[in-house]
Amino acid sequence: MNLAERYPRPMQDILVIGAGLAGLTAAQVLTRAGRRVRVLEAAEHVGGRVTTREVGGFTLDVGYQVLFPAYPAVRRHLNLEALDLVPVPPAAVVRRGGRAEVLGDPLRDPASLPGTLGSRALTLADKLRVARLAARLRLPPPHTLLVGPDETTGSYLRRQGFSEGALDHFFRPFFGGIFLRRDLQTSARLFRYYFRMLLDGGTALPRAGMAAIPAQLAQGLDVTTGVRVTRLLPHGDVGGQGHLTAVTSAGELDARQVIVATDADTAERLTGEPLSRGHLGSTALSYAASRPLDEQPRLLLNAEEGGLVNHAQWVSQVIPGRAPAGQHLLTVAVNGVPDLDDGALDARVRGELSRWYGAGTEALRLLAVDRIPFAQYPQPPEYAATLPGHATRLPGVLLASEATSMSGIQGAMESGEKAAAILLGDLTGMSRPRGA
Ligand SMILES: Cc1cc2nc3c(=O)[nH]c(=O)nc-3n(C[C@H](O)[C@H](O)[C@H](O)COP(=O)(O)OP(=O)(O)OC[C@H]3O[C@@H](n4cnc5c(N)ncnc54)[C@H](O)[C@@H]3O)c2cc1C
Repeated sequence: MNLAERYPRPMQDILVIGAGLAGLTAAQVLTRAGRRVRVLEAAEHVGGRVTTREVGGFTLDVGYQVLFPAYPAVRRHLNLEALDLVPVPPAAVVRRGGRAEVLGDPLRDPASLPGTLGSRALTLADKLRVARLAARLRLPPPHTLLVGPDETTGSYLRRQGFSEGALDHFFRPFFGGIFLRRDLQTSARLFRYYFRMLLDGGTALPRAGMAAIPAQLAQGLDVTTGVRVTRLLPHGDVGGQGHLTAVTSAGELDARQVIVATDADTAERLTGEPLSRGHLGSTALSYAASRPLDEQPRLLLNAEEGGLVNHAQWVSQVIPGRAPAGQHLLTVAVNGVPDLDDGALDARVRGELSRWYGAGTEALRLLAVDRIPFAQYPQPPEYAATLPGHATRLPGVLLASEATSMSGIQGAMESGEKAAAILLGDLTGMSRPRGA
């Protein structure tokens, strides 16, 4: 069916291109405000990078992902209760070969107290520095942590007095999982913001999979999947009497206003704006086991340098329903997309896991390898000074994308919210600071 059959009306009010979290949030805000909105999505599913699939009865998020429930945009737009969030234990386990040491916030995970006190992954002085940092970052409004002087996360942590051991054993792998790089070269402003989000709400997984997030946002929206927009052609004074034609893989569609909510590279092609910010990739290997090699539900951090594994989690220890009865699910996250085929990648990862679990790794069955060449964009110090706004050179076309904010769920959702606020002339929404 082409679009003319799907859309018999000659002119759409607002067209949103892309049904990732940015596009869906924009469409939700506009629809709730009474505007007529159509969403076109190139993939066969909504959610963009936030997606889940079933493999042999296992529920796999595509790439290791978690939700930070304290994200302000998440709290404004998602019904967290309906997502049936399962908290991920706030403590992590630092793995150095056969040695496993628990590190956690005893206030949020009392069971982690003895392990945390006894752990040699952090010195006593470093543990006290973590407590001091938490006390300091807990106080200001979270969005104010995104402003002020910037530097690398590594340099900020060293200025707080942390030892190189603390950086290597904890901060590199833990924040390597959030920023998809272990070098601690990400903006310290973002480090402070994410640290605060962790303090305020930890991390959680929707019981049914991360795809429950976009599924909830898509409720009540008019979304057509499997249609790729290839060009935007403005006609006349858009916003006055003019309009735009969207050329798509299923025909042409006219709209008065357009929100481009694709990935930055595609948005650059559609609008002519210089939006690409580079790519950080991620790879996830999912393994099935008929008995768990580890009873541990906490995040497992690889504190040894030079390997592929950044972190891993027995997801079925957190949410048993993610694996069929009697089965267990281990997800292993690798930063970047190594130039290795599945067999070679599996062999390398298994070799690293055997330093944790010995010969037990032979019982692991590889379920899936997900390679995501673009998971986030790099966010070095001062990256925010070069972020694009929402306006484009095409009249009547606005941008909604994490590329206008920060690379993550908060950035995507607040960007969609802001593009909608601009279209609605909503001053409160327009003036909301990043991260608020
Ligand atoms: C492995 C991984 C782990 C992550 N971990 C976290 C995390 O723990 N916490 C966090 O906050 N964030 C995390 N992120 C980042 C977060 O998922 C993204 O920042 C966010 O989903 C981006 O949303 P978006 O709407 O801006 O872009 P996208 O999700 O990229 O959505 C863009 C949409 O546009 C569609 N599209 C593209 N071109 C066209 C076209 N021509 N026509 C029509 N449609 C088109 C795409 O198919 C896609 O659906 C992670 C991402 C990955 C991949």
